[in-house]
Amino acid sequence: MLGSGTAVFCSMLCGLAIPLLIQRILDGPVAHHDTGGLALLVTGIAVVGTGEALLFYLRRRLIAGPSTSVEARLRDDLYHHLQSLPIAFHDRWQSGQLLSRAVSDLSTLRRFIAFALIFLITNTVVLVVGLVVLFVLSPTLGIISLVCAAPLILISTLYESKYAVLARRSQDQNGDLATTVEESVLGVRVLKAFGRGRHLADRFAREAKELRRTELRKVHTVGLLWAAIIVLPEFAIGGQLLFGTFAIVDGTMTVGTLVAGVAVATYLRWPTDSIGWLLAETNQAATAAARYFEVLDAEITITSPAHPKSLPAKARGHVRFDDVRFAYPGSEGEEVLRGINLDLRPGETVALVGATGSGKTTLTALVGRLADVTGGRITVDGVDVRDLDLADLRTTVATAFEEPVLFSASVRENVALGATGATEADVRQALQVAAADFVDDLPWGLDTRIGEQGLSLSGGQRQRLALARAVVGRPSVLVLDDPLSALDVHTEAEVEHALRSVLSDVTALVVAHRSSTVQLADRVAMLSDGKITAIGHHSDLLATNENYRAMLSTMDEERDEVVA
Ligand SMILES: Nc1ncnc2c1ncn2[C@@H]1O[C@H](COP(=O)(O)OP(=O)(O)OP(=O)(O)O)[C@@H](O)[C@H]1O
Repeated sequence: MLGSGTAVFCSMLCGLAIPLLIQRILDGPVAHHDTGGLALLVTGIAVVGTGEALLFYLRRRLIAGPSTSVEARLRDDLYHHLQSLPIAFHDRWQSGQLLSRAVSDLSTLRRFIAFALIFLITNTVVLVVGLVVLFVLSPTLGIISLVCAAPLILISTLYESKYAVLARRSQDQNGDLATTVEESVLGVRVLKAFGRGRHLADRFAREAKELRRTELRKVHTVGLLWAAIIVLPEFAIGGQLLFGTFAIVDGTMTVGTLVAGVAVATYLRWPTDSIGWLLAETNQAATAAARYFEVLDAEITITSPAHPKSLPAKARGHVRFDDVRFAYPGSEGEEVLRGINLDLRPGETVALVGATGSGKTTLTALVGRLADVTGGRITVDGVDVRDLDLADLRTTVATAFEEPVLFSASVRENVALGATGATEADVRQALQVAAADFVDDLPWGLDTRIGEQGLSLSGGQRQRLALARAVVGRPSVLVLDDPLSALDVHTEAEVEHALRSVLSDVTALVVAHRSSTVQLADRVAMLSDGKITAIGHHSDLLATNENYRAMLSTMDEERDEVVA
């Protein structure tokens, strides 16, 4: 950046030297009708002009590397930070806002570093040097230019406060627009099914119109500033010509000095005029940086402890919930879980049942520290999960979510995502355990691209791949949030079969919405009012607990309705 700034500064000095050479020609060969030194002076102009062009090229070459690498590193930091931020952060933030920060705000910053920052510094320096040259040529010419440049400060200050508000608004509106596009693409099936495409299209058009209005106001503001700035150098040139002509008539100034003074003032037009553009770019970059740091300064609340404890050498997967409490941030302390006590013995499968919204998903998120308990503690083999290194914890505890998310990648990559360093053999074994033998029938087997840009898979196939991903790292504890959700009766049997083999040698907590899932478990825990209100074998609970019977029959009714 220093090299690039120096190159641009030297190239501008070359530009400023040309008027001085012109002065020499006018006051020398022209005034004395002697062409003797003309060749040398003209060669000087050609050399200085070529130097100016080469240095300008050098500026671009030198700045391209640093500006793009700064952009890449900022983007990298943002991505890693986003990955480390807790789920609570992502619940609060629209993905379009994050997308616009990662893409357009960082491009704005790169443009600022590559162009605006360098020119902001060099143009200011050149303005000062130019004024000094003018003062040296003639103090009066210098004073005229200085007086004409002074209003710049006032105009720029007035403009800055107005433009900053517009720049922020426009960048935020860009983020909203990205969110709408993303939601309508992800939800295209729902929109089509309900014939609500028009509704979102109207919202998109409204937001696009608002953005356009802000952009027009930005252009209007910059236009006014630019007009005010452009007129100032013209006044300076007019004033110099007026004063200079009288001075030449009086014999106190040479023609060469006046021409050189006007040429310098003309050269200073770009550094002066560009201030409008530079201020606009600077404001946008400041807004982009503020938006970027809003995300980067968001605190990573779930981290590994400074001195993590390690699990016993032979991890058994004994999970205990001791008086576990949890309240979502922003819920003003209203607890979803109000003192959960649950003991999952090594190798045992416990099904968790409860009414909709009773907190089953919330409870499952706490084991792998996707969120931290707000009271009590969860231990794995006697160690509080908060005392374990996060990577260790997440190798020990694997989670499969209700919605089996697949990424735009091959089957192999999607499954291997479940464990660092998973080999081909691990992936194949995990697929076998999850009864995902359909993979062999895919056009390119394990290499078939799935996810958004690839082959569409059925609900049952997706669920089995999510299971394979959860078991590929051979965890000792498996947390499954409703692994049979969204399955039709035929695939349910297949996934159930897969689950039986998956669950045979791990400790598992399985959220169940169907009685068929409950029957996979050794014991069932019932969650209501934020507490475990009953726990026991399915058949015992069925025989002794009326609430449990009522809940199971509701679950099966709901399921029958879905099947019907
Ligand atoms: N990110 C969140 N922020 C604030 N409240 C939340 C959040 N997620 C869930 N809740 C609330 O916490 C409660 C428990 O939700 P949770 O998803 O754990 O229930 P659930 O038992 O899994 O429901 P379901 O059976 O419908 O899946 C609900 O009242 C829900 O509105």
